[in-house]
Amino acid sequence: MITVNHLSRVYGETTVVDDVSFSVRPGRTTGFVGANGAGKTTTMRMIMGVLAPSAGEVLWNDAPITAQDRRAFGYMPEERGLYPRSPIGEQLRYFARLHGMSAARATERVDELLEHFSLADRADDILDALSLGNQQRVQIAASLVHEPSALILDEPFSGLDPVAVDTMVDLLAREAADLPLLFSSHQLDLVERLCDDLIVLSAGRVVASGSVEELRSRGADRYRVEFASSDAAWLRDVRGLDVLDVDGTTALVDLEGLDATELTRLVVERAPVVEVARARPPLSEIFREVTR
Ligand SMILES: Nc1ncnc2c1ncn2[C@@H]1O[C@H](COP(=O)(O)OP(=O)(O)OP(=O)(O)O)[C@@H](O)[C@H]1O
Repeated sequence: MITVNHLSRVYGETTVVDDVSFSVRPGRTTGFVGANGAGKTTTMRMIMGVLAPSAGEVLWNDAPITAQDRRAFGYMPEERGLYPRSPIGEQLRYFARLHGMSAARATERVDELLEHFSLADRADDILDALSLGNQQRVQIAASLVHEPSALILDEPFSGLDPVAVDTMVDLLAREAADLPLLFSSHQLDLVERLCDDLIVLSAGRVVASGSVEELRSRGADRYRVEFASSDAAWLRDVRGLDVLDVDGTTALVDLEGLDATELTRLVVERAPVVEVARARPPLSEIFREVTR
């Protein structure tokens, strides 16, 4: 488990990471979201030891993290790290060897990864000859080549089309299912789909964190009511409800006094009902609320 404890980073007069604490647990895909400049990259760099914190510490399995611990991590930095004009198979073998793998094991591991990433026939191509999506796959492969103990990926999905994203997600699920995995992203729909846990950063501070489910259920007590045929607008006159939206036979309501059982009884008595269902707000809405 990676634990970040009261981490801060100051540049001159500006605190760009401000007393940030969170954990990334094994087997939990943890999304790190926040607007441009929120401090995600700076935090990830401090986790990786590329940048020294102004205050706070990083722990690995509850002990202060060492250089050796960090070497075992897989890291995909924002600036990426591969050589554009060198063949990808050779580069990946080189990284594996740098991590202390034997030549035979490095070859075996690289062949295996290229196969999984559908790049086996491109091993001798230079990075620049590949499409952006394939280059990104090679970057991820590089972070996985030494069978890492944890993964820190800075915007691994940026610039990818939805199909490429899906492939990448499958690959990570296969290769990194048991690892602590922290990845930053601006794509909230993707984060919602992919993550178990979430950390929301705003202006250098953690403004929300927890499991995606917890964060979504933290929203207001909201329900969707759908009638078989009658117009749902009459709900506006019911006390104890705040009607947020009406679309023909469907209404979205916040409970303000009534409980869910009372709501159900009340609507069923009045008109044929198709459904009364809890409506969890999408992550994008929660994000807007906590970062505003
Ligand atoms: N070397 C530096 N000197 C001064 N300020 C810096 C330095 N590096 C980063 N910053 C500032 O720190 C803040 C946080 O930047 P950071 O790159 O960590 O944000 P981010 O959340 O990763 O943003 P993005 O999503 O745009 O990558 C920004 O305001 C940035 O300008």
